[in-house]
Amino acid sequence: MNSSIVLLPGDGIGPEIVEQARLVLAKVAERFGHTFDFSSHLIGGIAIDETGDPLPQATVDACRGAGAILLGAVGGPKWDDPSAKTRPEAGLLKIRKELGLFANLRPIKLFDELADASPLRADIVKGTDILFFRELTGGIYFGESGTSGSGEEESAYQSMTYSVGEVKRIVRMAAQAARGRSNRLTSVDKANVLEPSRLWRRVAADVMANEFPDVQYDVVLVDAMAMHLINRPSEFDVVVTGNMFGDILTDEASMLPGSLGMLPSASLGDDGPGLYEPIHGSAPDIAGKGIANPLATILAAAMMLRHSLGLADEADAIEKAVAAVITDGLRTPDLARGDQSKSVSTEEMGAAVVAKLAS
Ligand SMILES: NC(=O)c1ccc[n+]([C@@H]2O[C@H](COP(=O)([O-])OP(=O)(O)OC[C@H]3O[C@@H](n4cnc5c(N)ncnc54)[C@H](O)[C@@H]3O)[C@@H](O)[C@H]2O)c1
Ligand SMILES: CC(C)[C@H](C(=O)O)[C@@H](O)C(=O)O
Ligand SMILES: [Mg+2]
Repeated sequence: MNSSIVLLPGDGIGPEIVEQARLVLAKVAERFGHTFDFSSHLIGGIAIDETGDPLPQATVDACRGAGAILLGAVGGPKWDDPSAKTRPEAGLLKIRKELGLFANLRPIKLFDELADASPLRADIVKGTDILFFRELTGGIYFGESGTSGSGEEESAYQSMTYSVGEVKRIVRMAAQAARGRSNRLTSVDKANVLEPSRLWRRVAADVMANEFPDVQYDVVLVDAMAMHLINRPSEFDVVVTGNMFGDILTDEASMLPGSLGMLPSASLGDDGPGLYEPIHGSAPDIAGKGIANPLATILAAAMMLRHSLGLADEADAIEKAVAAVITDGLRTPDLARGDQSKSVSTEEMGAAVVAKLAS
């Protein structure tokens, strides 16, 4: 096992939540008799400030040599100037592309005790357990872009492309995952309007018919999916979709388990280290206040142990510890709807998970 873990804390709440995940990983290592070799590297706005580059080469080199990578978040108003040469987000897109991390797994799972943290009715969110496969290195995010003209004639464009190979590999990965779950896969596209979605729909249908005839398969248009997700979430099992649709639908889906601060993700390629991160961003509105929910990052660390380091028991232990602190009633402010008086801080939540792992 390559036990070297690269930490990319990044910006805003990134450093606060990655530190809690590091403490949890250190406790797991102690309990199970492992040693993790942590090193911290620059990405995002802080990397622009220190080196002029949102993804310095030293960070890429460290990531390539790592067993796995744990990222906090990048971005923030400080770097939002539209005329700036580069942006923090460019560093994140580049590391995903450089490492070939084409599959972004985003589990949307409700902890039963959090049904009251969701703004949706408890009877609707009950039973939510969806695994999104978001295509991560193609589509409109990586399409050709440009601007031209001036005044009223100024225009900008960004093209959306998907190739057969890109669609096949993500659909195969999602269908394999469906076999290990409830054997149902939903593909989400906009084939009534977009040419790349028509290719996506045709290729996905071929893959499913030829290679996964045993998996129950359906397709849903993305606008309708946005509605179905908050109306009948428990009917979905594995969902596969393109880069931008997956980005938007999973932030929407975070309201099922109650907060963006609960959702982890794994970005995987064919080989090499995986990158693990919460799905949320740098939360500039709460950065530095010590109140960010660290559980998404802690759950991302558990995914990292399971998928990249082959440590399933250790991952289970972290997930059980998270479930236990929720059962005990601990809530960071994002989860403490209506009753902020008893909410806990980022550090208190992290320490509670560590304490469960020690017991
Ligand atoms: N993977 C990433 O690094 C990533 C992901 C999304 C957004 N971003 C960047 O983050 C910056 C801010 O974006 P945004 O405000 O639209 O989205 P955001 O996800 O940072 O925040 C949206 C809302 O959710 C809350 N929130 C997010 N994470 C939370 C947590 N762990 N605990 C409690 N509350 C939490 C925030 O306080 C905010 O109200 C932007 O620069 C954006 O590009 C980065
Ligand atoms: C920050 C941004 C580039 C990123 C994305 O759109 O992929 C974020 O929203 C995410 O979901 O990880
Ligand atoms: Mg996003």
